[in-house]
Amino acid sequence: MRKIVIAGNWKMYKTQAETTEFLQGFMPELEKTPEDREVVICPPFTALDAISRSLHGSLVQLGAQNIHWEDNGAFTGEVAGSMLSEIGVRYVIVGHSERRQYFGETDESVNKRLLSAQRHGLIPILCVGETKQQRDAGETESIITNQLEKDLVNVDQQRLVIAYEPIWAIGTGDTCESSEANRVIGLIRSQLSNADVTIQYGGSVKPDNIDEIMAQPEIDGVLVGGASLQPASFARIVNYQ
Ligand SMILES: O=C[C@H](O)COP(=O)(O)O
Repeated sequence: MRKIVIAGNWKMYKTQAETTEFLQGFMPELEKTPEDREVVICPPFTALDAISRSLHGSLVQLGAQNIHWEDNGAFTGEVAGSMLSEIGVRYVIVGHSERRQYFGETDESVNKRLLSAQRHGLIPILCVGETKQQRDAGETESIITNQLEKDLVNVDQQRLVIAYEPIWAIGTGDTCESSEANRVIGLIRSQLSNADVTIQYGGSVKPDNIDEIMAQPEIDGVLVGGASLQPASFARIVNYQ
């Protein structure tokens, strides 16, 4: 059975103090959250430990935003899987389009990060998606197929989440039509060896479109950026109807 996963990707927002303030507003909202869904918060590395202590014993899982492929070594600025699992991290975002665009991540390095995450007992959230230019050129399917083929080499699909994030919909307010997101996610599912992989949609998810998105049969959750930064809006998303 497919699991529902609602994840907030805080990107480079929130200090430890701001994280504590967020949790004070957000955690009480979870009292009415149905048990059919998993809630994940992915703060910056510097807030992981603080949030781990606060989340202990709650239904919320902790996620990181990146992981290095080596177990340790001279890799300035990188963080290894053992460092994440030690402090209670359960999920890790891999291959986000911002990492691919600004930090030169390739499908090869994404694949190595996925394998590292699984080696350390973490569940990777693999992000795939096309640019506006690629969509307009009719390349959505081929781009995503190519990403999946390269990124998933030797990856265990029993311990994996995929997020379909059309790049043109990220942070723009220009949400992909829910029926179109459903279609592409169905296409992604058809290419997997495990049809029960949780596949999320990401890109301008907001309180006012979450119900429609989650009503789509292929969509198993969302990866939320901007709207996960405020307790009230993320709570509304988590508590979708
Ligand atoms: O990881 C999250 C996505 O990049 C979506 O960000 P957004 O909800 O701000 O569009």
